[in-house]
Amino acid sequence: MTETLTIRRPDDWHLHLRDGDVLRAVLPESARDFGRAIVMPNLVPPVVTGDDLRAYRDRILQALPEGAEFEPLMTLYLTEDTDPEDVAKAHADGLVTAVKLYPAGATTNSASGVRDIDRVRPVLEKMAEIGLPLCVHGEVTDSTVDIFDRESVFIDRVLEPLRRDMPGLRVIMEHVTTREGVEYVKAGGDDLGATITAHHLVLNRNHLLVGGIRPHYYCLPVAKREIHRLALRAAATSGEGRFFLGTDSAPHPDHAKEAACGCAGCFTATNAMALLATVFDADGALDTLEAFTSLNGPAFYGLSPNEAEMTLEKAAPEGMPEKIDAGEDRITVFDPGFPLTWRVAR
Ligand SMILES: NC(=O)N[C@@H](CC(=O)O)C(=O)O
Ligand SMILES: [Zn+2]
Ligand SMILES: [Zn+2]
Repeated sequence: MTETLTIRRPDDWHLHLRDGDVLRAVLPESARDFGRAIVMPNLVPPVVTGDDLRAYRDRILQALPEGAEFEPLMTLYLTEDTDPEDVAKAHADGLVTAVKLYPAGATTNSASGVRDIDRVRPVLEKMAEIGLPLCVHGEVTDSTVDIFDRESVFIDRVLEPLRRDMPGLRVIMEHVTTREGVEYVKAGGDDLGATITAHHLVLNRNHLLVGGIRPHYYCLPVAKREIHRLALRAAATSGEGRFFLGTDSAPHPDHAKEAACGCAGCFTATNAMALLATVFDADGALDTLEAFTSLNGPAFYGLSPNEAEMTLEKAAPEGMPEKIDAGEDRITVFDPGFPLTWRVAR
């Protein structure tokens, strides 16, 4: 008999859905397995006002396949011009679930992000007051800091001072990639959480660079040394409430990835749950998969877990596409480089 595992329907606490043809192509991939997702606002131009947010949410809802059980949880892109009152109004209207901090220049479409954290202080104070969490892309952009150190330097230079100054602010360290990040989150209070991607549980920097450069393994924050990957695996499989799944599934067309200057992002929406079940099983941790994918995230955000359930079965996935079509473009589905041993029962 096939071994199975039934868990509450998972959520994705960090997702890029983009817009237009790409939105229509990738949304069904997430809506199939996830009940809710925190939708990142780094469109071109970014989602900066309550009006932008409402319009983007409407476009997502329109692109949803018939009968899909999926709720987009929207985020505002924090800029130095963000108006605290506009944020408070979007919150009062039930439109916004979190605000996203991109240090200017840190990652894809982050040019409008924050250069001087002091300039967004009034917004952060308002968020602390109304209980609206801050999602953080935690990397410094200082060109003198090595790219592999940018997360740990961010913790010391930006995150720790920020949290000390804003005691009531709930913060999520998005896509944590280092042992230092994991330790920082563990040592924090209940107002600190972290998302972990599926791909950072299986990639270290050798996978990215040895034997030829693998553009589909390039994402930000970049995959680090093996000790960091192991720290992430231990955190994800620990069941600890501070760590939860944010796939950071980030579609880019193949021509933009397989290029002399390739874009950062791994597209994992299609197989994230099969990959996670495979990984948790390999670590003898299937009993904590539900906490990581379906319970810890809602608890941190003050929401209930999904009522619906998902059943996984220990068998090779069938019909998993290598690529999906988006208009004229093709998007490569993340290939971990080893066979998946679990799949979502359909
Ligand atoms: N993770 C990535 O490598 N890319 C993301 C941006 C981000 O989450 O930093 C994207 O929007 O493409
Ligand atoms: Zn990011
Ligand atoms: Zn992201």
